[in-house]
Amino acid sequence: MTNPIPIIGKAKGFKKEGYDWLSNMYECDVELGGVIYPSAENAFQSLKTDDPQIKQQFSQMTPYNAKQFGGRTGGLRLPDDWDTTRLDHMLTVLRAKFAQNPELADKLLATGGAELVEGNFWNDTFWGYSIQKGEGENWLGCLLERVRRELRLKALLEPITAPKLIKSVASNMKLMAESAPWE
Ligand SMILES: Nc1nc(O)c(N)c(N[C@@H]2O[C@H](COP(=O)(O)O)[C@@H](O)[C@H]2O)n1
Repeated sequence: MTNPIPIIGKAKGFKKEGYDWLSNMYECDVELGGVIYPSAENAFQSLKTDDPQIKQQFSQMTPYNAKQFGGRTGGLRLPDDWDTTRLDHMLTVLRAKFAQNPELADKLLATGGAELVEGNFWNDTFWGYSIQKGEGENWLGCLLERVRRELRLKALLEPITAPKLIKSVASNMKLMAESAPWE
């Protein structure tokens, strides 16, 4: 019997498996505290500072440059409580990304109950799953799944319209076909 729960990203990473939009490096506007960032990565890295000028700088960089500038070698002093607050910050950023980009929210919902794993080749065992090491806490994947649950709940509580109903039945049928245990 095949695994009834599909896994996205664990084998080759989000990008190579056709889910680049799940990566924080994916380019889409994310507004946070009145500043528009070109990706979730820029928004996340900007939370490492309270300085409005540096936040502006973060909004003008590429996602990879933002990651570097906010990283240990970028020269930015991390907030003292960063290690205990970074998961909450990431959740804030992911909520903003999917709330502000409805087409991405639809795609996230269409992943149904799939496990989302940020498989990576850069040995990140905190945010993702290191493919080389064969281990990882995968916090990014866990938070993406959490945002998906929140979106699903929100959709359940909204008044239903015929096009929405058709879309949700179609995406459930797609998921069932992908995970068919009788194959
Ligand atoms: N797509 C991608 N490419 C890389 O080279 C990466 N290192 C990451 N990881 C992302 O980095 C963010 C967290 O970085 P810090 O904890 O601030 O160092 C997070 O968005 C990871 O997904 N991604």
